[in-house]
This record gives sequence, C-alpha cells and structure tokens, in this order.
Amino acid sequence: MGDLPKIVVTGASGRMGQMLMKTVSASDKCTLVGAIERSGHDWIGRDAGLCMGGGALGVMVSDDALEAFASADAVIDFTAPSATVEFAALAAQARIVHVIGTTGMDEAELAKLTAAGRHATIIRAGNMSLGVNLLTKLTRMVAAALDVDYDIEIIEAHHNRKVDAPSGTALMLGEAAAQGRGVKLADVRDSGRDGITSARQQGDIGFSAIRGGDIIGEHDVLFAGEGERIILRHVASDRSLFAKGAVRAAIWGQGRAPGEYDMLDVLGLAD
Ligand SMILES: NC(=O)C1=CN([C@@H]2O[C@H](COP(=O)(O)OP(=O)(O)OC[C@H]3O[C@@H](n4cnc5c(N)ncnc54)[C@H](OP(=O)(O)O)[C@@H]3O)[C@@H](O)[C@H]2O)C=CC1
Ligand SMILES: O=C(O)C1=N[C@H](C(=O)O)C[C@H](O)C1
Repeated sequence: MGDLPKIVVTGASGRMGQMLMKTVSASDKCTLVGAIERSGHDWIGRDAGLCMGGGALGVMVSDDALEAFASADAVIDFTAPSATVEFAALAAQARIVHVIGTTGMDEAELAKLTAAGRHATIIRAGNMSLGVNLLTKLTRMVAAALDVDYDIEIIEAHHNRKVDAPSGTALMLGEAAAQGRGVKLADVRDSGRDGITSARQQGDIGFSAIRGGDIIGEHDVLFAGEGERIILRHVASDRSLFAKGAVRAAIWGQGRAPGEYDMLDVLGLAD
C-alpha cells in the first residue's frame, strides 16, 4: 500500500471529479490522497466520500492545492482551462505527474502548459478512452487514403452542461484528419456555420456540435463522397471510461521524465 502512486483529484465535486475519486479509491494500483475544490465551496473540510453520498474515504476536501500536490505523486485534473493552467504551475513546483482531461484551452493556455512541462510530467488528451484514441489512428488512415473529393465533417453530441465547442475529442479527430491529408487544421477548419455561408470550400474540415440532455459523448467522422459516405463513430456510454484512462495515465507517468505526453503514448499507440 505504501508504494502505490498517491493521487490528488481536482474539481472534486464535478461530474468527472466524482467519477475520478470513485475510480482511484476502487483501484488496487493507486491511492487517493487528496481532493481539491475552490475556496468557499461547501465541500471544503468534509470527507470526499461522504460528500458524494457514499462511505467515508478518509480524504478531506481542501482548497490548498500546493499542500496536497507536495505529498502526492500525481494530480488528475478535469476542471476548466484557467484552473488547469494554475494547477500545472503547482504540479511543476511539486515535480509530479499532471494528468489533464480539461478541454477548451486556447493557444496562450497551451503555451503555459508547455512551460510547466519543464518540471511536471504532463499527460493531456481531449479524450482518455482507448476507443477514441484508436479512432484518431483510423481517421488519419482514412483521410490519407481518400482524396479531397471526400468532404470531412466531424459531428459531436454532448450533454447540456458542456461549455466548450467543438469538443476536445472533435478537435483531436480533426487534427488526425488534417494530418492524414497533410494540411494544418487551422488552415481548413470550418466551425459554426450559420446564415449565408457560401458553398462548402473543398478541403475544409467541418465541425458541428449538438448539445442536449445527458449525452455523455458521441463523435462521428463523416467522409462524404459522390454516391457514398463512410462514417467512423465512437459512442461513450459511461464516464468511468474516461476516469479509467486517466488513472492509467497517472500510473504510466510515474518515473517518466518531465515533458508533454498524450494518451497515444500511454496506450503504446504513438508513431
Ligand atoms: N479528456 C477527457 O477524456 C474528458 C474531458 N472532460 C473535460 O473535463 C472538464 C470537466 O468536465 P465535467 O466534470 O463534466 O465538468 P463539471 O463542471 O462537472 O466539473 C468541473 C469541476 O471543476 C471545478 N473548477 C472549475 N474551475 C475551477 C477553479 N478555477 N478552481 C477549482 N476548481 C474549479 C468546478 O468547480 P465549480 O463547480 O465550483 O466551478 C467543478 O467541480 C471539461 O473541460 C470537459 O470537457 C470531460 C470528460 C472526459
Ligand atoms: O465535457 C464532456 O463531458 C466531455 N468532454 C470531452 C471532450 O470535450 O471531448 C470528452 C468527452 O467527450 C466528454
């Protein structure tokens, strides 16, 4: 027990925070040592397990991330971009593994993660599931095999509380399609059509986002040609999928050099 990786979960009260705390506590390969929420949250100072409506876990929810990180081996962080950037700086100070599931980060925020990666071992992915990471490989392969007569559209659906679009997963799939085509996604990305948009530009990669109900996460990569359509699809039916991937990443990161990694590295699928 003493040698198991000690893990802190941030955003403890969130949808993923709660799933992560349950997954870490249920694992025999790591141990939950900290749960972080923002100052003033009504969970602060209370047992994380009791807050979730279950049995006591012996871990008190705290707002002192640096203190928690200082005695941990890894932090798993599914929160919001501004919070994740701050947590990355603290993970760098503590020289620990920072597993990041947070999506919706802009270029400036990503640059701060790169800076933190000089001292922290950062593992970041817009989707931590094996299925989606495999799908990125398939997407790249199909995009490379087809010419630009096949229009690529990425359609994603999520629950009505999601705040960012396109989803992190949709962007991963878009990057993979762009790589397959040998172009930069930024040069061909077409998101949020509305009104008189003019005809579709050949070679563009389009994104559409559906938001509703309790949809956990669904992604289609559509290759639409003349007389045929090819659709690659991933459907997540349980958030534990993402939490299990994140825990696997936190364990994989132990003993790795500081730097930036992704789930393809963790899953042994990197080129
Ligand atoms: N990579 C992957 O596999 C997956 C990624 N995600 C991503 O994870 C993120 C979280 O998703 P989800 O759990 O559904 O969202 P929730 O809104 O349910 O949870 C977010 C949590 O982060 C906390 N938080 C936000 N800002 C701060 C801050 N500044 N300081 C401390 N805590 C903060 C929130 O606290 P408060 O409520 O007080 O704001 C909340 O507890 C999203 O970016 C989502 O896209 C989700 C699933 C899978
Ligand atoms: O916010 C979510 O819920 C999810 N976010 C990730 C994303 O942006 O792709 C992963 C998953 O689809 C669920």
